[in-house]
Amino acid sequence: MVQNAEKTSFITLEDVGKSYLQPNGQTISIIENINCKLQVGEIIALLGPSGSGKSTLMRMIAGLIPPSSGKVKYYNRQLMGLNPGVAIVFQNFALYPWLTVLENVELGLKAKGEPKDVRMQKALRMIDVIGLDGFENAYPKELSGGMRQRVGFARALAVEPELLCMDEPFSALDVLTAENLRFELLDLWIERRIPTKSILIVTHGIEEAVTLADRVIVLGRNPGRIRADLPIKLPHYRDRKSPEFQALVDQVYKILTNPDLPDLSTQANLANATTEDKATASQPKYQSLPHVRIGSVAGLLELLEGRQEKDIYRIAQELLLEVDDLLPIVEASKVLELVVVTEGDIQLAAIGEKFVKSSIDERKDMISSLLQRNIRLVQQICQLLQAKRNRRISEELVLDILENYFTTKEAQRQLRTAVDWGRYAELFSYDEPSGEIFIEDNSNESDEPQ
Ligand SMILES: Nc1ncnc2c1ncn2[C@@H]1O[C@H](COP(=O)(O)OP(=O)(O)OP(=O)(O)O)[C@@H](O)[C@H]1O
Repeated sequence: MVQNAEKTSFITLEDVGKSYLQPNGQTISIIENINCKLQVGEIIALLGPSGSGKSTLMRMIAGLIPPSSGKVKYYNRQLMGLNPGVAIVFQNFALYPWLTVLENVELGLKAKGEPKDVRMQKALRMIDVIGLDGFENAYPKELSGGMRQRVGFARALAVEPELLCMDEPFSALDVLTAENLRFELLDLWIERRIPTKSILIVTHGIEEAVTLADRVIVLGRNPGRIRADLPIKLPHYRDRKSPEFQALVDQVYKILTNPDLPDLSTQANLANATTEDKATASQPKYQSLPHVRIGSVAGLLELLEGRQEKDIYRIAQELLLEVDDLLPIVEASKVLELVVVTEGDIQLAAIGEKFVKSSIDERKDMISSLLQRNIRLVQQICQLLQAKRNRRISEELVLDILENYFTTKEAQRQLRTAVDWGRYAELFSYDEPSGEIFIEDNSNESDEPQ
């Protein structure tokens, strides 16, 4: 179906952006300048690191939230509310516990105003297609996770959407159930047993994207933007061990591990990016710190010591690590300049080599200088502490600054990470109950009661 389908675009995104007003009155841009067309006959995977705006983009396509700038068009008409051609399958199933399977599946049809007999007929058909036959009168709590997600699929498909949107539909399921459901869905799509023209799947999984999709759109972060739009031309069903499959996974890894590239919306652009482009790409005031512990960074460096294999994807495979587990650690090692990452390969930098051979105290000293040299937020905290006579600052002061650049939630996570790293390096301490960051006063006998 996919190969022969007529390539008609039915959803178009024109310069789409989304921003939110922060509690401090600042506006934060989540997504900027998204231009793309969704075509009939495609499975499209939306891939990107956490916080790159995948769900936000999907919600705008579905018309659940409006863009702050630009347009989402459905057949050349700007969306002004819910997209009539879209149904969504959510990560956590989003079923009504007090309704039976049949009633849950009928919900969307009811909202569309279908008469009772048509509702029942369409719902029963989809229940059958999706493998829930015999469970029509069961309640969600009586079903396993996999069965509940089948209800989610049946409910979305019963309304015969042109675009089936799925927001990490398999991530709440165990590995085996997820794999079964993934392939059953692919079967239904290939055999044209589901009434949908295209599928958009939001995922963190590179392998999942390359297994299912005809096109992988890779989003970058801060703000979310399209970094690559890759066609996946391998016929279904794909052999994950084949060199072609692995080359594609590798290619996506390379894109994800090169976070400093300027906005690039196509593979061609990516290939054409010059070193100069990369150098002149605007640097944000604060890097986005990956949320990992220094201990994990140390663990990765130790693994890299004396290792022949440099390819990040193969290292992840060898260690049975998911991309989401490994990439933030790679990113943290990279911002600290302990490793060098080029084209999906990673190796210890000279300082990284030295780090792995050092004692705990030496490592702390090294991290301390690396943080002060490379991490803007840690530099900022240290400067603020030095400026205060009592060497104490409230975390709220830092959060207020950060909220000019990150969402409230992300500002908190950034601060937490910077504080963890600073504490590891013994640059400063943190008092949880008062929310104060401070430098220990080593001559504090005078603070003791006399
Ligand atoms: N209603 C909102 N108000 C403020 N910020 C929001 C809102 N919704 C999302 N965000 C922020 O927008 C950014 C993108 O969120 P989104 O959930 O779209 O990313 P994602 O790529 O789907 O992330 P994940 O993979 O972790 O689910 C995040 O920083 C998030 O905190």
